[in-house]
Amino acid sequence: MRAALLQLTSSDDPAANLETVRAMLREAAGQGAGLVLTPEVSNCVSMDRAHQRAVLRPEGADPFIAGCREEAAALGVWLLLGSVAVKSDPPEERFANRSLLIGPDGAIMARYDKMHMFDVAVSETETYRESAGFAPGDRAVLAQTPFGAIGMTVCYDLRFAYLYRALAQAGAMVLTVPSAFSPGTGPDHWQPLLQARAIETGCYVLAPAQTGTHAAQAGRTRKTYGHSLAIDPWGRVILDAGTEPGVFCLDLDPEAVADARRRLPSLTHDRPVRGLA
Ligand SMILES: O=C(O)CNC(=O)[C@H](CS)NC(=O)CCC(=O)C(=O)O
Repeated sequence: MRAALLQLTSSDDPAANLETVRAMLREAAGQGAGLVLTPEVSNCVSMDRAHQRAVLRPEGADPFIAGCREEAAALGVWLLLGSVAVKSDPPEERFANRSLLIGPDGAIMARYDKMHMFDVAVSETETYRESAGFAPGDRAVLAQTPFGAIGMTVCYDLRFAYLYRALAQAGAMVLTVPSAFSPGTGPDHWQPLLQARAIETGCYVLAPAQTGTHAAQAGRTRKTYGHSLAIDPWGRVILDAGTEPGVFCLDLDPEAVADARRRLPSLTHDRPVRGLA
């Protein structure tokens, strides 16, 4: 199975972002991809809550999602919308940061709401309070596909190893980590964390990312780290997309998952943690 990671510099205009993603989906399908993955908040990168309230929609009424479903169906590809920002069901006023797996007929096959909120002061000038705008999800999601089960996660989830271990022990072959990683943490943490998750689980780790400088919002420029990565089940980097937007393909081999786990079966060697109480 060939997969394609789309590296994006999404703006705060969902209609413009839809046109970009549709064109890249066609390019990915033209290169033989049967599975295409997009980064976190593909539909809208914005830190301006009023703007988000004006342009974002509930999942069922979102033209960005509808357009992506239509394009996936026209091309017959699986599409992981890494995440989209959507309005939640009332009375929750915050948005959901939702990962959607779309089948080759355009149907939504699975949905996962990001569980861990990035409430972090990376430095004095770089602070985030994701939980002010987004309501966290409360359940992990493993999506079944003909090419293996996908453990769906988003960005900051990456730092919570037990989520990935649980997904792998439940049968995941691929772990997805669509992201908009911060420039303050990316250079030191992004690649080693992704490699660690692959090494610990014997899964492919696919991490499509936002990159570059996004449209200024509420007087703040938002930058993201880029470097969409694919890691094989032995922990080797098999794709690094650098910092320019684009379509980046790789091939998935289910045998590589079985091989890695035969050579290093640590996923079956858990011991209960006792003695701390
Ligand atoms: O706010 C949005 O539009 C969507 N959400 C994000 O971009 C989130 C929260 S700001 N970003 C991350 O989780 C980065 C994590 C990270 O960089 C790290 O763990 O070091």
